[in-house]
Amino acid sequence: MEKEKIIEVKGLSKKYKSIIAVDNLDLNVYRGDVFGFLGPNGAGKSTTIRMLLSLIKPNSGSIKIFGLPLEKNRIEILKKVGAIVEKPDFYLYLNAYKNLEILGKLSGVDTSKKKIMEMLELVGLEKRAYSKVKTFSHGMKQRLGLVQALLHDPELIILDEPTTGLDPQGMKEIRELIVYLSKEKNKTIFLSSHILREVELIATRMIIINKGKAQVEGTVDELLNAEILSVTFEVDEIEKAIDLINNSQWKSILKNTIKNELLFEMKKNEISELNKFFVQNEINVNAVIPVRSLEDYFLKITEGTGK
Ligand SMILES: Nc1ncnc2c1ncn2[C@@H]1O[C@H](COP(=O)(O)OP(=O)(O)OP(=O)(O)O)[C@@H](O)[C@H]1O
Repeated sequence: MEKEKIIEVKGLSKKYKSIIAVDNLDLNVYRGDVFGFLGPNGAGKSTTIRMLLSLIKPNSGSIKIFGLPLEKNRIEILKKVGAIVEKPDFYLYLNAYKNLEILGKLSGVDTSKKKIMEMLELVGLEKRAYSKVKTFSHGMKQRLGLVQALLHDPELIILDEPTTGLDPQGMKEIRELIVYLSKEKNKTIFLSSHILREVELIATRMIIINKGKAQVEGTVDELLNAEILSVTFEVDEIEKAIDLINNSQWKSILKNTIKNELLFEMKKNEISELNKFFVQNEINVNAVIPVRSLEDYFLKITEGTGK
């Protein structure tokens, strides 16, 4: 049986005057996914998210969330969605606890002390509950923003670049929190990012978009395992190595040679075999440098599009 679709987008397009920000986009997010929505700056991620949250209207295409058309069921759907888009806004001169209490009351959710402290604990801010938000680091504000998005216990959590501006430790904390929400709390998570590495570490499925169009979509395992790597072998005796390869089963995957380097295109599990082949034939391998095609591809589409 096919898993339940939590988000189903078909033929979605959005134009801003002459700019086509989102161009005939299809995507499916299934229950339990940590869905990575990847693309360089300006690819159309925020525009898509704004349409998913019904903040702006598409020019064409359809969006279903929880199986219902968004346009006609906006309120019902959004009750079950938590989101951080842009920087979360807080009352800087009030403490974290008070901020959550006010926000919780505004959206009519449980604002008991127990609940608020539980939520603060979830993101490791319990000890700072009574500190003014003004004194919080960027990372702490991001985590508090996440709590705000989680207060009404949504089924679907949409995060637009939640780690922007965080240091590696801060990024790691947010990643761990996302994994926790997915695994322990059974949330479905839609996560946008312009950093491939960040997404592939935690996502189950992902899509890469560029100029508003989908480029690649699939499970992260599929995309990474099926991937052909470009692998450079640096050897000591290049002429001998080329001869050897040209008279072997490896001939067809040798793509180039430069100085004392041989460039192959191969799958990850073939690397150690080829290495063994060199060693058995008394060629010393000084370095093996793999470049992943997805990484390479992502860098290519990212180049020159940054802000
Ligand atoms: N309100 C707007 N008016 C005009 N053009 C816009 C508007 N919002 C976005 N755009 C343009 O639409 C395109 C997609 O922008 P969008 O913000 O959706 O991309 P993004 O992938 O979220 O990028 P970033 O990571 O930089 O936020 C860009 O060319 C952008 O300049």
